Amino acid sequence: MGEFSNLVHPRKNLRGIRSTTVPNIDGSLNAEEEDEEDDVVDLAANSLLNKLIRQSLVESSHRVEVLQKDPSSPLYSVKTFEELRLKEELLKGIYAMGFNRPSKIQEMALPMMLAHPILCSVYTQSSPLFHSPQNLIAQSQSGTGKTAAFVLAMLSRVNALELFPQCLCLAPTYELALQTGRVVERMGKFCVDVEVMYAIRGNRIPRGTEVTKQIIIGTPGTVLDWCFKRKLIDLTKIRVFVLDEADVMIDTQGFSDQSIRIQRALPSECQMLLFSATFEDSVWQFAERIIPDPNVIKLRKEELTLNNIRQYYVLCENRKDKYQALCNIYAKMMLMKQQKWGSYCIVHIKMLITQLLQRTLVTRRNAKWLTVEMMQDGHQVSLLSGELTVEQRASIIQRFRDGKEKVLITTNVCARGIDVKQVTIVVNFDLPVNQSEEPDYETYLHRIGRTGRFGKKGLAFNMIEVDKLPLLMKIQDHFNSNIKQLDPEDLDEIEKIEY
Ligand SMILES: Nc1ncnc2c1ncn2[C@@H]1O[C@H](COP(=O)(O)OP(=O)(O)OP(=O)(O)O)[C@@H](O)[C@H]1O
Repeated sequence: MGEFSNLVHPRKNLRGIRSTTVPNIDGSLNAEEEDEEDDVVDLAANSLLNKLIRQSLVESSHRVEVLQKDPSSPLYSVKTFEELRLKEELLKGIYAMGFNRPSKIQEMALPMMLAHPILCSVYTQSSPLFHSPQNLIAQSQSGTGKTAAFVLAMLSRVNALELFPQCLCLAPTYELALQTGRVVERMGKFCVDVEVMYAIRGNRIPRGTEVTKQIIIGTPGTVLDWCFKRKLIDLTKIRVFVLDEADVMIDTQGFSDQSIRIQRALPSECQMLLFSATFEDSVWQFAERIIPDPNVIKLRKEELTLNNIRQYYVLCENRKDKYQALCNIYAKMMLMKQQKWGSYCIVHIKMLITQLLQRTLVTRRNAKWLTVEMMQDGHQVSLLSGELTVEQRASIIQRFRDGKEKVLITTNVCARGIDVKQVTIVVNFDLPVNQSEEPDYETYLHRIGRTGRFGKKGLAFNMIEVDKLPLLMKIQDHFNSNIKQLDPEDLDEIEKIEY
């Protein structure tokens, strides 16, 4: 092994979402059906899901933290695409896609990525001086324009007159590779003679074929095969290497070894760009170790707070009790909204009922039971859980966002990855506890934080059994917030809820 052999990179035992038989929609569960737990988050699937449900830009309210390795290189942000001095055909492509100005991550990343290669004082055998573009590790939340940023970088560096692969982008899944390729094709619409090729399963190219397409988008396994077995790609000629969803690529067993093997074969003057929506510190440090002298951009997450979220708890004996309390509250909230807005108004309360989680991983069975109960009572409900395909989940979420269903019941594996704005009420059927039966504060925060986004008011109801009250009090103390008891039978009390 080369210089990476001593690197121990953070490997999580991430498995794909387990496939099980799809439960029956009428609520019956096949006798042989195990009580599967939705307990594995498929990061790559969540990335794709977020892409499918987020068709427009998410304006990032995050502060930017930029760390540059080369203090002499001028880092600046731009406010318009014109300031980037992009090729005319690229500006036409950007405007044809409806982009008016760069997003925050694009403002920061594009000047660095497009900066003319800086003169390096490092001497190499082949020539006394060589020009190396600036490498970048960039993190920005989902939907803020990362894909468009690195696609512009690739299209800016490719030479249409040279008919061989010059840019290589790795993605964790077949679907994400296709999604990114579509962005390249749309953005490069006016770049005559620049073409994309997909190194993904099913694209069978005979060994030794001459590949004349300049931009290769693929998954690591297939790309490895094309480079080292079929000799279709000469890695020494690659000018731009992109690792998209880099945290997934580095953090998932298999992908990281494949990605490193490819990265190690690239020439030193190749520009290396790593992009991700999230980076755990361990992954970040690993990335900085494999990418030479990178600039770094982190869009700091706004601190999730509970200040603008009114929280209540309801003491319940059992699951049925919780359900009754839920229906009372939901019916009352709907009525209040209609009284306030008049019956003509199509009112829907977006209620995300999260079956909270962790060790008491609420199984799919509970979510299913709750869905059926609410449907039988005439509520418009949809259920999101792990056995659905990413496309099915995206469709359910889109329907929820369009108000076709008023209540979305989700188990953890889905709720954790998705980011459905406009949720105004979150109902917790169980409190999140960790392995030692103590409150899982982070999960509680992220679940409740699904509502009350960007300063809007939100409501959270916790359905708890009496013996769980001490846990709730710990959560209340931890967040220094006030979680008021609510009697679901006392509808006047519910009416007083300012909402
Ligand atoms: N500057 C821009 N102006 C307007 N829309 C944009 C801009 N940049 C990207 N978009 C659009 O915003 C959406 C999200 O962009 P993109 O997919 O690049 O984000 P992302 O950060 O890569 O998301 P993810 O983390 O899910 O991969 C896309 O529909 C894209 O077309």
